[in-house]
Amino acid sequence: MNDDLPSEIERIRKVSQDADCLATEQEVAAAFDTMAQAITQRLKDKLPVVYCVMNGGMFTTSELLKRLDFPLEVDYLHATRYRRKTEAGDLHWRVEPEVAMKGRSVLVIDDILDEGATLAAILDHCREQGAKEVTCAVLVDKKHNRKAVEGFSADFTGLEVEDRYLFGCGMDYQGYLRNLPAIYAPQGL
Ligand SMILES: O=P(O)(O)OC[C@H]1O[C@H](OP(=O)(O)OP(=O)(O)O)[C@H](O)[C@@H]1O
Ligand code: HPA
Repeated sequence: MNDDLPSEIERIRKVSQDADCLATEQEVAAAFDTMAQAITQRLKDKLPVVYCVMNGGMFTTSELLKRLDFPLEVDYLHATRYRRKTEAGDLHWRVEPEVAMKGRSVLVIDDILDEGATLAAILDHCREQGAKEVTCAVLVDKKHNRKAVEGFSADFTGLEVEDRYLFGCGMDYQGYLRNLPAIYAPQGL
């Protein structure tokens, strides 16, 4: 963190102001509506446990939960490959889920499927723990051919977005800007 707070705030504001908007707040809201309908259709009679993947997944989890009108349990887990950086490293488990998933129908929610290694590892973990059915939802699937598992996609995807570094709707730029209600890409990335 820069010791000069005003200049750090200005730097982050400028990244946000200069960025390209790739999906507006209205487009994002419509995507959440559609995802929630599909999730309801599939899980409404299964008493699922919903796991939010922290930190990025909290925005999408919250937006989806508001739209899911059936009984479910909520928990969270924290596995990260990026740790505030814009390039990935090894998967690091910070917090494992507390609500047991053995025999349960599980829905894992995250903000983005980029290379997909994070989600693939989390889904494997859920299966290893004995979940009966494992599904996943992401707001964004990034369009490129670098997926960790070829052809890997989420069960519920909100938007397909071009191959640039993204922020907003839970996705961070150097730890910041997760709180923006639309999806952006910074200049030059
Ligand atoms: O598909 P991948 O290439 O594996 O990347 C996607 C993951 O990266 C981000 O998490 P990150 O590790 O940055 O942690 P964060 O949620 O705290 O931002 C994002 O929230 C996903 O969990
Ligand atoms: O494009 C991204 N933005 C923010 N976080 C991410 N984690 C993987 N890809 C991204």
